[in-house]
Amino acid sequence: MARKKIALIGAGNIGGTLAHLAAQKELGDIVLFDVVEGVPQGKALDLSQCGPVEGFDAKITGTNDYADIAGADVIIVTAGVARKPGMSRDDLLGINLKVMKAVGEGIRDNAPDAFVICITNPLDAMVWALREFSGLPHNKVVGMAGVLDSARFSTFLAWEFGVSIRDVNTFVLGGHGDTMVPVTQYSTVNGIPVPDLVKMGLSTQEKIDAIVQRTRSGGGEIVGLLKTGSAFYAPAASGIAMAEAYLNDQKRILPCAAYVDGQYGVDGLYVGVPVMIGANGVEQVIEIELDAEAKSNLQVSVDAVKELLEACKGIDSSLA
Ligand SMILES: NC(=O)C1=CN([C@@H]2O[C@H](COP(=O)(O)OP(=O)(O)OC[C@H]3O[C@@H](n4cnc5c(N)ncnc54)[C@H](O)[C@@H]3O)[C@@H](O)[C@H]2O)C=CC1
Ligand SMILES: O=C([O-])CC(=O)C(=O)O
Repeated sequence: MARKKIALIGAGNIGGTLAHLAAQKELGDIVLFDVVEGVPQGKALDLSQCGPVEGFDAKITGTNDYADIAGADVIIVTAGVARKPGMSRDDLLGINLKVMKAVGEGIRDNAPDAFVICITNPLDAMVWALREFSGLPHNKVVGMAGVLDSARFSTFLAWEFGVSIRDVNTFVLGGHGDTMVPVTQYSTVNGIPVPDLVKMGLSTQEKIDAIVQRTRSGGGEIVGLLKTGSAFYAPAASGIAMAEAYLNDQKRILPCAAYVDGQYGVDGLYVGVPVMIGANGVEQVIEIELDAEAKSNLQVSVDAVKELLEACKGIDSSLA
């Protein structure tokens, strides 16, 4: 059986890390695409030379030509610009929307059967625009944010409770911005919900509230520390988890920016919800019962995403 093909659009910090992880896990042969000449080729060569040391079999190539992504099974998009301190993710909308147009058309013309995972910010608007520009089915285009945001929430909770990260499971729903919704009701330590752990005296509501807030501003915290760009290790690990769920038909339930049409009272937009990912892409949007506070916070987040979509339509009339 021929190896799978993974195309990575954007060979920057996340793109390079994605390539390394995909090679280490032998997910398939890898094509790194970027508009900058030399960078994808240089990174591909460097990563190929990890093979003998790390013992993986994967062909890694760099390119500036969309024709080379033909036949890709999975495409992960990180093309565009990352924010710097003082910027919000939404400040990237104008510049990255143009990038999504070029990338969407490149995918449409060269790899229309791929499962596409978008990572570029502002995520919920960019994955929507990428789907519009590519014309692929909604179940084959999904955004990565919830896996990362939940990983941050889980990390902080594991630290707070002093337990293994393996036993912590969390859900962060909504848009990938300041209005995201870490759902404590469905966040557990080996099945025990966080509110119950608070009742048991293992933490306090004030500490959990602070962790929720730290999760919401988790991306900005790292931007403030790095100063020259944003997080890339955990974002790449999160994108790879989603790619593996598709390639191995794992039927994983993951929080992702998926096309929601009807569930959660949302009409036809991309926002973070729990979904099942398997061989058919996004196979199901899972509608969980939310308490009143989470429900109203999700609505605020959905409204923020809607505003961004209006801004996209204002910039590019083909989206209106
Ligand atoms: N969804 C999420 O949870 C997260 C999203 N991000 C976002 O991911 C994106 C990428 O982040 P990094 O890899 O750190 O940035 P980076 O700046 O290191 O890499 C971006 C790459 O995109 C390339 N590029 C620009 N225009 C392009 C085009 N038209 N076609 C192909 N490639 C193009 C650049 O040359 C650069 O190599 C940013 O927008 C960032 O905000 C970052 C972290 C988490
Ligand atoms: O904060 C940023 O700009 C990058 C990002 O989306 C994240 O790390 O969550």
